[in-house]
Amino acid sequence: MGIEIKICGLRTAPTLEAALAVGADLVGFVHFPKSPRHLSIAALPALSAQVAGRALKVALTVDADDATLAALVAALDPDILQLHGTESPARVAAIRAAFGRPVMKALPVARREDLAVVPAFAAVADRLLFDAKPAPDDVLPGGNGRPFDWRLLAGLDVSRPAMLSGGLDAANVADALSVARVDGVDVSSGVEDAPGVKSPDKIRAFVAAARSAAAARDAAAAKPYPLDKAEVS
Ligand SMILES: O=C(O)c1ccccc1N[C@@H]1O[C@H](COP(=O)(O)O)[C@@H](O)[C@H]1O
Repeated sequence: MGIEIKICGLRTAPTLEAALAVGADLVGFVHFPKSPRHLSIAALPALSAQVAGRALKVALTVDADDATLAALVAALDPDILQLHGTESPARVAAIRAAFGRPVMKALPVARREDLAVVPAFAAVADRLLFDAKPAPDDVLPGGNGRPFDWRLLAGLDVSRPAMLSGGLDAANVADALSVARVDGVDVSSGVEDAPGVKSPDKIRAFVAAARSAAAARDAAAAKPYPLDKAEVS
């Protein structure tokens, strides 16, 4: 089954190269001025050219209007639009139709009740991303480096590819994958030395840890159920 790995909030050519070289499946670019990972529209074409088909390009926005999304699509040519704000299911469907790109909707999670919206968003989005719900005084709706209780996702049937984010790092991604049955993991703060400053070493460590945890998960799933001695005698 494997795992999809997304490194988000990349801002420089060397750190993007580190993510691509280690085999990140998705690379994310943030266009949200309040974020320390914010990239201007003008910065995007060069990063887009650097990716050159080696990973899926994800454009992250927060309650962006159509003009901003159009500029982003023109500058980055993203493979996926990540909507990380308070976009409604109707807005998600409208963006998907207007821009003709797959959409990943981020859903903030703190309690089981937060998952009640899953069917409505699964009906209109191509992918879902479960992220920690921000605290009331957080400036950012994501990218806060804070995990949530992954057990809330255990047994959840999403009917769409689902990623997990929120405070993941090389040290906890194996635990997260042993609890939450997701198709992918997404990290930003956990591969940084400071907000907005990605660490190539931490990117490599995260990808290695996630791949190894996914392999262990797959091996455990493939193991035949041990036959009881009484059944074989
Ligand atoms: O990274 C940001 O600055 C950001 C800003 C606004 C919305 C989302 C943002 N990041 C996304 O949040 C999750 C979790 O990040 P972290 O690993 O906890 O730092 C991830 O999807 C980031 O792409």
